[in-house]
Amino acid sequence: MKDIKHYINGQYVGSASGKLFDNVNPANGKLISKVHEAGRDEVDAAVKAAKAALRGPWGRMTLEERTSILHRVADGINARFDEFLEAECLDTGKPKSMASHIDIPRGAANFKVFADMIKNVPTESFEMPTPDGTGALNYAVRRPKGVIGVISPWNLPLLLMTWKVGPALACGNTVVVKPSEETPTTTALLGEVMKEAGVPDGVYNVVHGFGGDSAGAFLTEHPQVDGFTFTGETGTGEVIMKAAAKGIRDISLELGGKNAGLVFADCDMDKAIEGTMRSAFANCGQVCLGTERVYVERSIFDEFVSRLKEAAEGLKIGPPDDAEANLGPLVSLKHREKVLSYYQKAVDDGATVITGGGVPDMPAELAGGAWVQPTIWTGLPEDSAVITDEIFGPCVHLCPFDTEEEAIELANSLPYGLASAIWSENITRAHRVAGQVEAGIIWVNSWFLRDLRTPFGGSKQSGIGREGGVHSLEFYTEMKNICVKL
Ligand SMILES: NC(=O)c1ccc[n+]([C@@H]2O[C@H](COP(=O)([O-])OP(=O)(O)OC[C@H]3O[C@@H](n4cnc5c(N)ncnc54)[C@H](O)[C@@H]3O)[C@@H](O)[C@H]2O)c1
Ligand SMILES: O=C/C=C/C=C(\O)C(=O)O
Repeated sequence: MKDIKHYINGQYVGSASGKLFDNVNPANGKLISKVHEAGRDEVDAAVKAAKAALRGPWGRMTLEERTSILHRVADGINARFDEFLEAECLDTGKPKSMASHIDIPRGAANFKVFADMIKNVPTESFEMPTPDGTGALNYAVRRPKGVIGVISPWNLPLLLMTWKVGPALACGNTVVVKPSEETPTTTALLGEVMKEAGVPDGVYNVVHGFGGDSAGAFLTEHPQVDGFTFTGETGTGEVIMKAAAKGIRDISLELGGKNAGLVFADCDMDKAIEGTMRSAFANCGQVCLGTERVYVERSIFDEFVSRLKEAAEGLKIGPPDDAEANLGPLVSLKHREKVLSYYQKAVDDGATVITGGGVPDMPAELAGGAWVQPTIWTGLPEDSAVITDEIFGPCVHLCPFDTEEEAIELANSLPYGLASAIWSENITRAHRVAGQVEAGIIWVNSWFLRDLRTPFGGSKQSGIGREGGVHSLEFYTEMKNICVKL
């Protein structure tokens, strides 16, 4: 079992302190690998390497050269698809059926899409009159921001890390990545692919460790980092925002949510059930865009509850290698404790447990895994913590509503504003409701359909900024206007 080291200036290096932490397989609780924990020295070395690389070959490359290399990175991920798939599923426990269709393909796509976008998105120019009559020409150019600190979560490790690294590199920046301590492997493996693709040393750097008083905090405190892009919990986002304020560094924050699903009586019930199943249980409910609270028009409420119960009880719980499995474990026993505490809170607050609510019986070889039952509740008051807090597990509360106004008010009742899913075949109504739901990302009669050109991000306490399409270019570049007197 190979230790996982930092990737700094094109080399895998261990921590000077020799400190290591465990990387555990959440499907069975067994040790996968030991991981080096970065101290301030390793973070400083990574930032210095990234800063130096801006002035090296990377900073002198033409756009064509840089984007060709990023296409080679994408091709490199695809060439080693099975290695990335194995690593991601070992770290997360997620079914290979999901990671092979979502996580790994998006890891490659996130490089290709932004390599192409940076070549094709224009900037603006303006001719202006001047008193002497000769006029002037204004034109804008994009320049890299510099060294970008990338801090990523454990739920979609490769996808969410490359969602930031892809556009950051496409725009000519260099990066220092601090992946989640729960899921270090694919971020580490990407260093080999970067090297093979010809990414110059120091452009892509990885330091491993935890958050507060560890690698994450050392990175956000480092004065030579020019901007931060963070995906994670809202509380962590607040801490990172404070750290970035010292030295006035820009931030992009993609944070937590407690997204509402709205199911109207005029929906296509088959679509609504299929979509709600995915938005509640995909990735074991560990998707920030998922719906942990679903409001259903009263006239179809009982039918919806009964059909969702039947579908949830049809989920196949199992480890990544089980081709039939469509529900894996949670990412860790620690996270399972959090989810099970909400399962208990639901009972304490008077919920009706429609299905689940506990831990499934698993074969002996999996008994050490972070398994939980997919769970559906009804009957909770809207002020229950089960309704107001992000749980980030395979659970959903169903509540009836009577009017469109009531549904919108319920959806907007929390300080979060990340995503929502609206189910109605009346497209006029769907447009009307979508325009009033306070969320950054809204799906109508669908869920998690992703066009990478679109603005992606949360409002209210679910984030700051938008990434995706030109919005990523806005964040990862400094726009410069040049005015030439003619
Ligand atoms: N909005 C989105 O697009 C999006 C996407 C995925 C996940 N999320 C959110 O992420 C959360 C789950 O991921 P998580 O548990 O890894 O989140 P988390 O906030 O606990 O950790 C995220 C990352 O931040 C690091 N970190 C923690 N404290 C830090 C600190 N003080 N300074 C610097 N870095 C620190 C962690 O080590 C990890 O790498 C959920 O709330 C989910 O909603 C949001
Ligand atoms: O868990 C959150 C998922 C985020 C997904 C994306 O950022 C994406 O699809 O680009």
